[in-house]
Amino acid sequence: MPFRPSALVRTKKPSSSVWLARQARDPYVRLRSSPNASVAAPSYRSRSAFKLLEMNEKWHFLDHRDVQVVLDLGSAPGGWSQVVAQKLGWDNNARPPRMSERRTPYPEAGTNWSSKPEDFDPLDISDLEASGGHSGGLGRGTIIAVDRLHMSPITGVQFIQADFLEADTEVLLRSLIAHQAGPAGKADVILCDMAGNATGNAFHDIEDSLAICDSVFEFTKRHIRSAESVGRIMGGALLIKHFVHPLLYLFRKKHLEPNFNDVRYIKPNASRTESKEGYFLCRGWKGL
Ligand SMILES: C[S@@+](CC[C@H](N)C(=O)[O-])C[C@H]1O[C@@H](n2cnc3c(N)ncnc32)[C@H](O)[C@@H]1O
Repeated sequence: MPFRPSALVRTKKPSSSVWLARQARDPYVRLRSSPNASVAAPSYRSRSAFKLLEMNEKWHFLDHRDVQVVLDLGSAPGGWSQVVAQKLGWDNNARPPRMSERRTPYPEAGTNWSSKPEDFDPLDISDLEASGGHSGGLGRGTIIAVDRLHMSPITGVQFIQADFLEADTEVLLRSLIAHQAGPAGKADVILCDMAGNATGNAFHDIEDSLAICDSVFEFTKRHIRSAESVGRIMGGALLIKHFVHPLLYLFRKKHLEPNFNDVRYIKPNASRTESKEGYFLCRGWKGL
């Protein structure tokens, strides 16, 4: 059969027209892609960034000066990491450090440390300090982001491309947190926006959400600062996305409420009404 280029030209399906129309109406999508984005109204890589901004505006879990170590689990494409970097004083609209100032760059997005340990020593922080890293200069604190997908670099954010559910990833995270926050190092805030690929099969999506929540909670037990050690009743915070379902409500009752001083369910305005997602904001880790 002769080659017909026209056969490659797809017509727009009705579903994509619906999607395009929804995007055009969506105020958060318009804000995100505004060509007038400036220092005052920066553009974000994801619509999700507005959810985090909105939740933090009300509950201020990122705003305290004692917040020094923040983990962003399921970070790509990077909207939440951008927000955290701004909150910790990393100005991503400012000129990024020149390569000559960054004797070794921040861990680059796309690097899988567990498979290429010779490329970067996560325990060597001399270059972060040299480039105005966590010890002052451009911003404060340590921000560590993890995703199994690639994420382009953000000033002030160390990115690990890895599957959070793999045991090796926790080993790597532990060494990064411990070294940069001191030997007894723990995270001040753990953010989790991870989601499996939605299948449309509610049973499967709930299972996925439960697996992620269980795993993040186990991790949190080992790596979060307690309210007592922070010296603030709401110190040590976990924000975790979940699929709204009675089983996740049981998860909250069983694991979150007994272990945090304050637990609340949030559905941000920026989260689409038809989406089944919600967030648990848990503040004040009691320490086990
Ligand atoms: C909703 S997106 C996060 C958006 C992000 N908060 C932002 O503002 O740009 C969910 C992310 O979770 C990641 N993810 C899901 N399961 C993961 C896993 N087991 N390990 C690492 N990342 C995972 C996905 O690759 C995806 O990038």
